[in-house]
Amino acid sequence: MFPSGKDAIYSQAREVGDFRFDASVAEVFPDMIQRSVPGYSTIVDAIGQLAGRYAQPGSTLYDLGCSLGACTLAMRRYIEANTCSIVAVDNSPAMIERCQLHLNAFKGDTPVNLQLADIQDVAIDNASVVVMNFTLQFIPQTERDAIIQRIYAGLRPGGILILSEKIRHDSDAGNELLIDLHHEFKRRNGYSELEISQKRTALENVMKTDSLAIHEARLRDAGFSDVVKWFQCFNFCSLVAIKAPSPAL
Ligand SMILES: C[S@@+](CC[C@H](N)C(=O)[O-])C[C@H]1O[C@@H](n2cnc3c(N)ncnc32)[C@H](O)[C@@H]1O
Ligand SMILES: O=C(O)C(=O)C[C@]1(C(=O)O)C=C[C@@H](O)C=C1
Repeated sequence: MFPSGKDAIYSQAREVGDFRFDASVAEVFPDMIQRSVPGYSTIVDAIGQLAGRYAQPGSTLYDLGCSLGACTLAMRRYIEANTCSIVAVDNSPAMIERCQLHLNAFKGDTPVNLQLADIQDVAIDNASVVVMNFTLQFIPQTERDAIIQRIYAGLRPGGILILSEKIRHDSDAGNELLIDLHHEFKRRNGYSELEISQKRTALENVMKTDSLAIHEARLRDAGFSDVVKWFQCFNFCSLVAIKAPSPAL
């Protein structure tokens, strides 16, 4: 079908530049994310389940920062065929190219509109489910409020945003503990000390983490009536933010 390899990107000592979602990352991405994010498969499957529960007939589901389409495929598995459509967006050409191959390989009846675009330029409209699975963390912190507000405005009443993020714990000691536990998770998945430290350096300038409290406040300030943390393992968590349903007439 299409080659997808083992992540050895940081296995040799080298000058480490900023992390980018380029062709070399896209090629090994399934292995990289599985070995780097605790609970990744559980999260993706639950996103499919949540989509099945909250998708509204005639609405659009969005997968923002879709990478190779894991969440799009999970949503398509769980939503009733032909009642909705999915818009999947990423600004990495290498990811979009491979994502299209994945979508072709796993056929489904729900139409998927795959877009090479910046999330900032994508209109959110008539949405019932919006997914940002480890994507907001790569967007400059100054732009995060506006994106969440735009998503809220584009959701139908009763719609949801699923937001998964790597988070920073409020206390220094607690934060170090969660980072240590995450690094141990990576070691157990076969990453060396060199790989762990070079990847950390590469992410430093491009992935700025917020605390859970900041995420929750941002979602509530945007208007979400309920924010439910449904998953956390170490410094990785996932939230469901619910837009209140319209009151019965
Ligand atoms: C950690 S990956 C997301 C993983 C994916 N959601 C999944 O569940 O497998 C982050 C993705 O967001 C994309 N991305 C980052 N900033 C973006 C932006 N401003 N607009 C669109 N995509 C963006 C990256 O290219 C990358 O593919
Ligand atoms: O590898 C790490 O340390 C991470 O923070 C994991 C993380 C993420 O959270 O998105 C970072 C970049 C890659 O896309 C895969 C996973």
